[in-house]
Amino acid sequence: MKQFFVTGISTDVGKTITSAVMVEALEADYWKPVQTGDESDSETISELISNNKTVIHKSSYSLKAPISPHAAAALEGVYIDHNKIHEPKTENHLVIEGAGGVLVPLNDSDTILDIIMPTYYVIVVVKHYLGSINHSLLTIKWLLLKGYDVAVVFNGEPNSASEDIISKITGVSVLGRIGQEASMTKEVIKKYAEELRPAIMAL
Ligand SMILES: Nc1ncnc2c1ncn2[C@@H]1O[C@H](COP(=O)(O)OP(=O)(O)OP(=O)(O)O)[C@@H](O)[C@H]1O
Ligand SMILES: C[C@H](N)[C@H](N)CCCCCC(=O)O
Ligand SMILES: [Mg+2]
Repeated sequence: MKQFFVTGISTDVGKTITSAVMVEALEADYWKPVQTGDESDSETISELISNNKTVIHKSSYSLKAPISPHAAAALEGVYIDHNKIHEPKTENHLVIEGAGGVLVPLNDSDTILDIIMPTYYVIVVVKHYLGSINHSLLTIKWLLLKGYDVAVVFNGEPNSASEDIISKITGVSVLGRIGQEASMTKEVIKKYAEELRPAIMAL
């Protein structure tokens, strides 16, 4: 049973879509430890997967405001204590989705990085925009420096100039690409799950 932590170079880059592909490819469980905003990623996952093995585990913290967890928690008078975020027990593989990027604050001192266990294989979702090379190198190099195993998924419109240089400078393996789709459906997720399964299984 393997655990994968899906992070991204920022928010809104395709972590949930990539998580759905990985969940479907592995018939894995899904867990979003810290959710902010009422657009629940867990609900999106349940709408996009087809297999009947997946268990979607309850978020440890689910906050209303669609902003950084530290601020959303403060608005509700909640303190996010990373020591109270416990990985769910399961015999299945586990896909864990972060909130935003790796240094998103949970409180005045802890960040998402503090809930990425050393044993997790970290998947970094990269979406192209002007500035994404810098954000990608910062994220990937920081994770490598911290000793994590890291792989990349490129999501959205292809951009070989960005993708090639990110791969060359970081040296991390690329699981594959998820193209820019007109809309995200169960069928699209299944298509990418089939395509990426060999690379995911080989991690
Ligand atoms: N390859 C794609 N093709 C088409 N739409 C996409 C693709 N990837 C992501 N999207 C859409 O872009 C939006 C952001 O994607 P997603 O929710 O996966 O980002 P995220 O990184 O999980 O965001 P958050 O930080 O809020 O968790 C969603 O509406 C999603 O359906
Ligand atoms: C609301 C959004 N969809 C995510 N859940 C939280 C993103 C926090 C980003 C914080 C930041 O890097 O500025
Ligand atoms: Mg998400």
